[in-house]
Amino acid sequence: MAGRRVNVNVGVLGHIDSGKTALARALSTTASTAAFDKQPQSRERGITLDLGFSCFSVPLPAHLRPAPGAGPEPEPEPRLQVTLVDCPGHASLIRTIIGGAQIIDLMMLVIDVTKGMQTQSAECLVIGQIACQKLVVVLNKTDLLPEGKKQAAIDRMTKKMQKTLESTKFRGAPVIPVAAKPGGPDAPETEAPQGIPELIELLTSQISIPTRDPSGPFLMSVDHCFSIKGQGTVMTGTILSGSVSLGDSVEIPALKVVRKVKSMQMFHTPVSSAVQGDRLGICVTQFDPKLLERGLVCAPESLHTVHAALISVEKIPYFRGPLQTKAKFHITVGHETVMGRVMFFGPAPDSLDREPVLDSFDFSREYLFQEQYLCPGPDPAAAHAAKADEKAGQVLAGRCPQQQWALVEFEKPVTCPRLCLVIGSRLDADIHANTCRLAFHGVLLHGLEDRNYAESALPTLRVYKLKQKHGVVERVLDDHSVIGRSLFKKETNIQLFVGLRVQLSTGELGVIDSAFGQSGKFKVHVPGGLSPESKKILTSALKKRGRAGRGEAAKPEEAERPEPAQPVGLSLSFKRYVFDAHKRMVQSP
Ligand SMILES: Nc1nc2c(ncn2[C@@H]2O[C@H](COP(=O)(O)OP(=O)(O)OP(=O)(O)O)[C@@H](O)[C@H]2O)c(=O)[nH]1
Ligand SMILES: [Mg+2]
Repeated sequence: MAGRRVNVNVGVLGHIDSGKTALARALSTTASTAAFDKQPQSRERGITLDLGFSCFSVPLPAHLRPAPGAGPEPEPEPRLQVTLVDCPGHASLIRTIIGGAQIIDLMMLVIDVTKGMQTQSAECLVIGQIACQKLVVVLNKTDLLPEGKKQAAIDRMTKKMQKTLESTKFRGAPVIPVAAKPGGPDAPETEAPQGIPELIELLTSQISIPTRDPSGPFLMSVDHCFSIKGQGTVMTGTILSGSVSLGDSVEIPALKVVRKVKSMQMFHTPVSSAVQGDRLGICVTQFDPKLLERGLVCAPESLHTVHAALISVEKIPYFRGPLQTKAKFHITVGHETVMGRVMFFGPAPDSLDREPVLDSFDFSREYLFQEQYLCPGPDPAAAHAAKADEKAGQVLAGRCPQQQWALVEFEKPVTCPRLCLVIGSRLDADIHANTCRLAFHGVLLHGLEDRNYAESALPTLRVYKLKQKHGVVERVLDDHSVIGRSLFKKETNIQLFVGLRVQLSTGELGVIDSAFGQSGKFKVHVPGGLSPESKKILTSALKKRGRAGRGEAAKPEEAERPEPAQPVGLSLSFKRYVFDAHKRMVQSP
């Protein structure tokens, strides 16, 4: 086999026109020429790919070489292949990045040095924080800075960027100036890029290769597909998880077909197997390549198609405004983006502090419905949310749970791997408005595959709303019973509430016993009996009321009827499960 190569994937992201494509081109050419100078055979550039993918290689840096004696005999001249994933315009950018989330080992954030951070640079930074571990900031177009003030301007922008990164997980990441295409589009091709060898050196020193995991189901993101007469159809792409070997059966879920792997190539060299992170060309028995531009290929039946999903949710702090239950978002799940409607919920109040669980959803627990996502800290949206939830009778007392979830109902089914990344965004928002379109991210914990999930699965999801009803005692029947009113409407079926506990504002506990008459009144049994104190309050208050209200003739005076001195309230707290078809009321503590 030819010299060993290690592949890493570097995302090139940034605001529109910051020079991402120019940079990818400059990197590829410079690196190849340099390599060409030293060793002609290394000019080979790996698989040539669709637009947006390019690559270059450099000698494998010392920090990535296995320690002497470890593993098989080291190759004489091992190389590091850097695959650049040049991300295009908006919506597709998000898809590309999420698609490549598991394989982008490092992100280059390209900033136009004359403009600084722009709306999409911020969005890229957000995506980077969700999907990547490492970052290099590239200040491009330094040729546009006035000659005498160049260094000062670069220093200023470098400081600014360092400050921006301070509040992110990329704190302290390197910032480097370049000019990928000095002179811009009209400059002659002979105009050499500036700062590229330094950037290559920096990238090489920053790159680390994450542990690739060959276990787990095979999944590959395909970026190019073509047929070779007499041989079959070739798909090129990057392995996102698992491994693949010659003779394996693979599924193309979008086409619902299974094909056999006839041959495979990495860097133009035949191979018999490949693992996560590898860039690969895979030849299978014939199918029409036009049907699959980009997409997924996987181990048969390893992906699932879901109509709704339970996901863990974290709000993206830069997103302005609240995340409201029932709102619609663009939901990117694995490699697809569809519209979805969300319902937020959190842990029951007694398990607010449970550690987040990011690999499963526990149906045996109870959860509290939320009108919206709850934000910690003095966020105006949080205050707003607290109010809305207070109205709904929720009782978190301003505390923010450790983990929140959402039920997402998709407008059309999506095919995705298990536990894949989910990003909710508002891609329809004005791209010129200076706001972050990315709203939340999370992990798909449980997919609902049944088309009739609303009947088959949702009733097992125990999300409840806490309800409170308030009424008053109308009169005392005897030491152990009172008549209440104003708790229910006339048409309420009080039978449903029989047996639920109510609290009297005088302290006694009562139990709803039966309806009383037809007007929504009800009888309450007070097992412990009314205290003499309460009886006094009730009878004196009610006497006054009785006197003033006596006889229909008294009606004109009604406006002057004295309010009961001290009305005695009745309150009822209960849970109602959002997906309970019978709308049962269940006593809450
Ligand atoms: N002066 C100058 N112009 C540059 C430089 N790099 C790129 N440009 C010009 O900036 C424009 C945009 O460059 P691209 O590389 O297409 O930018 P991009 O970020 O890939 O753009 P999108 O993919 O559309 O988001 C082109 O006209 C380039 O010629 C540079 O270093 N200096
Ligand atoms: Mg571009």
